[in-house]
Amino acid sequence: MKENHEGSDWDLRIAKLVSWLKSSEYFRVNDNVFLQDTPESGRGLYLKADTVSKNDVVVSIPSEYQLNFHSVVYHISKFNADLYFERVTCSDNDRVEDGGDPRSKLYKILTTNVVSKLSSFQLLCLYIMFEWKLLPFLNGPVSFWKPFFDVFPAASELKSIPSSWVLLPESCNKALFESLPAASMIHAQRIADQVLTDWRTVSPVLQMWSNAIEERIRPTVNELFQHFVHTYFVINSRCLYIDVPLKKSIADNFTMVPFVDFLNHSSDSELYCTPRIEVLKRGVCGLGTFNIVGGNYKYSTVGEQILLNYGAHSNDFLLCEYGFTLKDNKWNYIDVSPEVERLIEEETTKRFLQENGFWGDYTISESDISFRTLVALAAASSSNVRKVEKFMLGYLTEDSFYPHLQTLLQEFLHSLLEGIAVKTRQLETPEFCDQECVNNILQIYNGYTNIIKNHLKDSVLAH
Ligand SMILES: C[S@@+](CC[C@H](N)C(=O)[O-])C[C@H]1O[C@@H](n2cnc3c(N)ncnc32)[C@H](O)[C@@H]1O
Repeated sequence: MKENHEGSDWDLRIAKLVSWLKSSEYFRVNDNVFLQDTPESGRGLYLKADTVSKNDVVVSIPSEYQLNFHSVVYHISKFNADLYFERVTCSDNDRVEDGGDPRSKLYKILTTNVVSKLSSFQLLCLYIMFEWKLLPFLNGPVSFWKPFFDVFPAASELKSIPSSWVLLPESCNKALFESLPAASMIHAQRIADQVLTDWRTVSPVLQMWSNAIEERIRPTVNELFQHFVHTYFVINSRCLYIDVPLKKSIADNFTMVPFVDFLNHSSDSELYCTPRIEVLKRGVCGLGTFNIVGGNYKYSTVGEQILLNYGAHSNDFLLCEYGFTLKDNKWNYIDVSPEVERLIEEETTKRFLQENGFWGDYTISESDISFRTLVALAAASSSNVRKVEKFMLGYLTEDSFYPHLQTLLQEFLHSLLEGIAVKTRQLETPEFCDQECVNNILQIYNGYTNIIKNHLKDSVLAH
C-alpha cells in the first residue's frame, strides 16, 4: 500500500469515525481486535488479546451507517419530496426544511423516475461524489457521511487497478497495460468500458451540480472525471454483497460498510470470518445490521490478521477489481483460450468444436486441465472426429489418444512457459515507472508458472 496512514491525522480520523459510529448503541467492535496499517496490505484488523472464535462478533455496523441504494434514496428524499419508494424514502417528519441547504435545490432533479433508472453503482457514484467531493465547495452544510469519507483510500492508493491506467490520462502505468495477461486485460477493459458508460449516464447531473460552485473554485470537467474514477474504484474495492429489495440485478446488490471495509482478503473461504446480516434490524433506513463473525479458524496469536474472504477469486480478478494479488492463491487459473484456439488450424476441426459447444473458454487450474481444453487438444491431435466425439460424450478417456494428445499437451505447456518467460523478462526492464504495479503482474505470471509446472510434473510421472 502506498499512502502513509501513520500519525496523528489518521488517528484523529479513526477516532472521529468511531465516535460517529458510537452514536448508535448497536455499533460494536470486538475488544480483542485493533486496527493497524502495514506497507503490504494497508489498514487491516489484527488480534490484540485473547481469542476470536467461531461466531464471535468481530464488527457490527447498523443499517443507518451503510451506503447502499436504499440508504442513499432515504438520504436524498430528506431533501426531495418528489422522490418516493414505499418503505424506503423518509417520512414527512424527517424531511429537511428548505432553509438554505443547497441540496434542497440540487437534489430536485433526482425524482422517482430518474432514480429508478439508475443502477446501484450509478446512484452511489453520483451521491457519494456530490457529498464527498462537491458539497465542501458549497459553503455550509457538512455531509452526514464525512467521517466515513475521511477514511476512504486516496486516489494514489488505488493506482494498482489496471482500468485506471487506461482511464486516467496522467497515469504513468499506461504502458503496463499491454503487459497484462490476456485475462486481466480483457477484464480491466470491461471495467473501464463500464466506468465510461456510467460516467456518460451521471455526468450531466454532476456537471449541473458543479455549476452551483463559484466559478473560481469550480472543478473542470477533467477534474470531475478524475473524482468520478476515484469514487468508482473506492466503491468497487470496498463493496460487500447484500440483498437490495429495490433492485433485481445481482450487480446492484451491494452495500458499503464502515470498519468492515478495513478487513483484508484471504483466499481461504472456509476458514476465516464471514458476514452475517440481521435483516430484521433495518432501522430507519437500510438493509440490515452488517456483522462480521469468526469462522472455523480460531484466532489466538496476538498480532495475527483477522481476515475476510472476498470470494473465490484468482489473482487476475483480484488485480482488476481490487488492485492487489496474493503470493499463494488456490483460486488461480490460466485462461488459455487464445493459445488453444491458435493451435486449431483446420477449419473443419474448429467448426466441429463450435457445433458441439466446445469452442473457447479453455482453462487450466492447479488441479485440473479443464475437460473443454482436453477435448480441444484431442481434436487438434487426432484426425479421427468420431473418436473425439466419443471422448466428448464420455465414452472414451484421454488415454485413448495416447501418445499424441500427451505429447501435444507437453509441448503446449512448454510453449506457455516460454511465453510467460518472455513477458516476465519484458517486465524486468527498467522502462516501467511503478514497481508495485509491475510486481503484481509478475505475481500473476508466477502463479501461472506454478500451475503449468505442476501439470508438467504430473504428466512426467504419469508416462
Ligand atoms: C476492503 S479494503 C481493505 C482495507 C484496506 N487495506 C485499507 O487500507 O483501507 C480492500 C483493499 O485492501 C487491500 N487488500 C485487501 N486484502 C489484501 C491482501 N490480502 N493483500 C494485499 N492487499 C490487500 C487492497 O488494496 C484492496 O483494494
